[in-house]
Amino acid sequence: MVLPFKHEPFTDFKVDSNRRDFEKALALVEGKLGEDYPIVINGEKIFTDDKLISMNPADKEQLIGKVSKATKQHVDQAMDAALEAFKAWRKWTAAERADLLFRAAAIIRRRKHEFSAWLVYEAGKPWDQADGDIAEGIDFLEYYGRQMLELGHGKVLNDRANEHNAYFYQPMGPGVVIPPWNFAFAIVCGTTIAPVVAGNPVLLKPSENTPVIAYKLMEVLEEAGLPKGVVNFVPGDPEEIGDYLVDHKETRFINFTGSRATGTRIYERAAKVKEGQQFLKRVIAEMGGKDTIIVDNDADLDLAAESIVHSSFGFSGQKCSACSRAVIHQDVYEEVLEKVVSLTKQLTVGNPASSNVYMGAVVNQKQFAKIRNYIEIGKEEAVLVHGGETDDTTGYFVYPTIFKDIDPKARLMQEEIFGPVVAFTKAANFDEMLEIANNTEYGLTGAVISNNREHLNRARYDFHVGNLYFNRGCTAAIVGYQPFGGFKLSGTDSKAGGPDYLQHFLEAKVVSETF
Ligand SMILES: NC(=O)c1ccc[n+]([C@@H]2O[C@H](COP(=O)([O-])OP(=O)(O)OC[C@H]3O[C@@H](n4cnc5c(N)ncnc54)[C@H](O)[C@@H]3O)[C@@H](O)[C@H]2O)c1
Ligand SMILES: N[C@@H](CCC=O)C(=O)O
Repeated sequence: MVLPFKHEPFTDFKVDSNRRDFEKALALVEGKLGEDYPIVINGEKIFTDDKLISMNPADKEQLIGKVSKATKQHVDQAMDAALEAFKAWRKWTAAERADLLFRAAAIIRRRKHEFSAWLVYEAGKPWDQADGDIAEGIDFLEYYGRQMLELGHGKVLNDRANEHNAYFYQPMGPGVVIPPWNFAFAIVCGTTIAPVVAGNPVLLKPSENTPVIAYKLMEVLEEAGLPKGVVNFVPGDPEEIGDYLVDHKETRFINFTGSRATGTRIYERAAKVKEGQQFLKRVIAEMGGKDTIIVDNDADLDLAAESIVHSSFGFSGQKCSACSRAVIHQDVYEEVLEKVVSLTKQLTVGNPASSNVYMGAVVNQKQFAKIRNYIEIGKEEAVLVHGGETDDTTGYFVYPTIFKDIDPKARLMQEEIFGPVVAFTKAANFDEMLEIANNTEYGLTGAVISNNREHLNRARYDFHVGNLYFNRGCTAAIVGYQPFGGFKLSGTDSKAGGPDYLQHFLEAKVVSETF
């Protein structure tokens, strides 16, 4: 019997033995750094001379691994393998496919710290963030397995005399999975195994920033018994193979998570029907955010400050859900700001491979330069009250940064920064707070800290985001508890980790028999 879904518990790093176990895992992974990783097509491991070079963002000299780059020819071979694998994979029962996911979850759970340690080295994740990322990957496997078991029964229809009607779901065919680097295990895992458990083979193109941890998922799936050709691993340069994967006439769907610029490009290209293509491509595009926390005048101000700090600076603000806008009632503005600055002063920044710091480095030189540029823009647009320092001598470190008194229409309040930068603005009443919260083209997450029931009820319907939180921060959605996906230009609102997610990768079929 399959037990009811419960999310994977997080590791408590205040416990000595947990810290020691994590340090052992870091040492184990350190001993494996610098290896070569292949492309995987139809189960065959292919090494090429041209490599993606993955480095530790907190230590620019430390090589994490070298991953062979796929070319357009590899994409064609991978698509052929996926089409061939589809013939058998589509006939596996829902229960057989779900079991495979449950086995994969068990393999990862047994080596959880080791997987987290890879994230520490390759994505620069602090320990708790790495642990949460791996836990979320396990959750996706456990949750989507159970969802497929339910969907495997189809839905009940009405019958008339001498008539039987059946409604069931079937897979579509091969698709392409294009994840980002910031949840380098969880999102890679979730966006890959959802279409797969639904019966579709995929071509997985990991982010060029974090290809090694993505390869670790391939190892797990192989160990769990996934047939050859069902997941084909095609790491590569997005400029070389990105459009090619999307445009391919056999690509049935694109499961994308990443920036608005890439997502809208994919959406547009996928709409074009190619010669010989006999279907419309489905696009799932989960994109960026510009997320706001509202603090009302009757709110618990300590809770407000903690929520802002954790949501803005957790994983250095490199989450689509991160708070980058704090909209505060004028009566409590100064007090909340003071509390936020005071909590922020206690945050530690450093190399998470050396110690259990609150914030590590940001992912690469490009992102470091982009955030530094926004800090300069902020100095023009607002008043810097804390932070603003950056240091790229050994790794890409950006210190937590707070601006105040910003115009709600300023660039810092409108554009996704994806770094540890939060801007404060003051509002006279709740109407104005909601108006500011809604004044961007994004609609991903938001939070309201308030004890006013009428205000909370209004926000429920008038704060236009896919994931709205009351009296907590705006990050850290949990699979099966807070399905995740955004409105407006934050995406197609697919609600990853939710009850409707697998339908994106299934066709519903009706068979009506008269007898
Ligand atoms: N809404 C969500 O659920 C969610 C979750 C995580 C991250 N994000 C967003 O992701 C972004 C950060 O991730 P990123 O920097 O990896 O984003 P990105 O758009 O640069 O890259 C995402 C993926 O797209 C690939 N890619 C780039 N150009 C491509 C092309 N022309 N064709 C096909 N694929 C291409 C990349 O190689 C990568 O695998 C942020 O905007 C963040 O808000 C959103
Ligand atoms: N699902 C994550 C965000 C994913 C994007 O980066 C959260 O809820 O914080």
